[in-house]
Amino acid sequence: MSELVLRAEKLDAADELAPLRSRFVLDDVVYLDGNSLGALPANVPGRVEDVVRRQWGELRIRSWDESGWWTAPERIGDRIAPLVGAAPGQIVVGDSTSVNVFKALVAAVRMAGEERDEILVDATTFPTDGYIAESAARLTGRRLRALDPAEVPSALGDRTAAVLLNHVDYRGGRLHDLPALTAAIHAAGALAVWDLCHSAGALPVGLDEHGVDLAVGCTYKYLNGGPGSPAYLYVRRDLQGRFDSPLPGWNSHAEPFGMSPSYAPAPGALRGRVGTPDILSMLALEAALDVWDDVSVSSVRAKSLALTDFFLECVTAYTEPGRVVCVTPEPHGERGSQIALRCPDAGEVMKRLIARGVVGDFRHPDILRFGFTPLYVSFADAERAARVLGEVLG
Ligand SMILES: Cc1ncc(COP(=O)(O)O)c(C=O)c1O
Ligand SMILES: Nc1ccccc1C(=O)C[C@H](N)C(=O)O
Repeated sequence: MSELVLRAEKLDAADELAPLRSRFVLDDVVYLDGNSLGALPANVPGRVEDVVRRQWGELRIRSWDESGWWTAPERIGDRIAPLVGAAPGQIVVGDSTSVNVFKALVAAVRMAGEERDEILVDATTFPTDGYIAESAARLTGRRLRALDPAEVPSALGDRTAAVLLNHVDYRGGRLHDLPALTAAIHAAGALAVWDLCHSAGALPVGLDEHGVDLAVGCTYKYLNGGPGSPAYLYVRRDLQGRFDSPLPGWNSHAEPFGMSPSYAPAPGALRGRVGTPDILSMLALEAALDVWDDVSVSSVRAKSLALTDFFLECVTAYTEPGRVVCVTPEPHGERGSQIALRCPDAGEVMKRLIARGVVGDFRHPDILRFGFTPLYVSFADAERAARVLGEVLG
């Protein structure tokens, strides 16, 4: 047996998170795509069955109160809060990430004031954020400037209204310096809006600690909420009174059932709600979050770094030098929970990997992406993935 296989065995035996794998429905596929769609937590089907058959089927309309449907967005927001370093009362769950980017960015620009006429956006962003930022800029009459996050500090000025950044880059897996960039944005008098899609549930975020203004994220990746599970919006407590939603639906009204023709915003994070929540997806997410009850994000982060370090070591051992190039930064402080390898025939290579039971994904034009969800990925998985990659490339 190779030295790396033995090392993987030892690392798995010493891994205190290893038992968590049994909380998920998995097979013998090496699943390294939890940064796109997290695996199914084993308790979710039973909960969804109960929500459909009993809460909907039997209680029907009574469930809005009796099953806690109406308050689910803020209740589940409070379950996500500790995972992203937020005190309760600042997160609501609902809508897609794209919609929440829109709410957050327009609200940030409105808070920044008339004289600030520029929005900065991460040029390397997952495309939806860029598209929405462009529309938000047009609607609010601001100029949009797309730049690399590293260029943000020097681009900030007294015209900057808001900056929309990704905590971890979806393609290369670079972790951006949220504390330093937020501080720089604040020093310029602007607001920081962070997209946490690729960091929440994988590493500590520290929203409150670092004074982030607004944040959004999805729940179907490292939070394992399921396909299309609703996203969330964080509004820092002391900004909530000034949060002027561009989508002030009736669910964000101070008195939704007053059915008043005039709008009055609800207090607190509830202002981030829009319309009727998608209860089935939302309650599947709530069940999925049970997985985290006794798990700390710092232990998840420690395992994530150990897994990605070990995977890189195995890739180096099993592949011809230069056949793939790692584009994810080596320093731990700059790495999310995925490894991106560049190779010219990445699309074909990923197809062959999937056929051999190693599931990652391909990102245009030449990136092999491997996501490591520490709750259910083992060191043996990392070794096998690298070994099969070496064979497929061979
Ligand atoms: C950084 C980032 N933002 C946004 C999204 C998508 O947003 P939505 O939930 O609207 O599909 C993704 C991936 O789907 C993403 O990786
Ligand atoms: N929501 C999806 C639906 C279908 C297929 C992929 C996604 C993703 O989430 C892609 C992911 N955001 C990415 O970083 O590539």
